[in-house]
Amino acid sequence: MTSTATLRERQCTPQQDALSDAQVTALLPLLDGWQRDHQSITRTFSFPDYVATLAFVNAIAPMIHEQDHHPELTVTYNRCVVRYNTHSVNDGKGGLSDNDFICAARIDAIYQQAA
Ligand SMILES: C[C@H](O)[C@H](O)[C@H]1CNC2=NC(N)=NC(=O)C2=N1
Repeated sequence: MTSTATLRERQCTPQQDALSDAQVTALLPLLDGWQRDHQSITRTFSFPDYVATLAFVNAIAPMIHEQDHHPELTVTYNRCVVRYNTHSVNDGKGGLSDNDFICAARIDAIYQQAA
């Protein structure tokens, strides 16, 4: 069984196989504030204002680039909704993979460091 600390130290790798529902259910409690939404996981991060919201986006960008795993980001005045899924699994139809949980845990760590 993996831990939050292990998850955020792992590196994304090419994925073909989606996680099972049981695997997703087991991994989700290791993350802070993330929810499953069909074939994605999402978390809403809140900030005092727009500059702080954009600073968060800039803080997570190098990790996203380094891991080559890119979330959908919805940026509003004082919120950023981060949505992760993996395009390559389920024969290209998309779904959840280890990469989504690795990056979600890494984003949680960056957010905590900045707080
Ligand atoms: C070739 C490259 O690794 C892939 O296209 C990456 C890029 N970023 C990605 N981001 C996300 N969210 N899912 C992917 O499957 C994905 N694949």
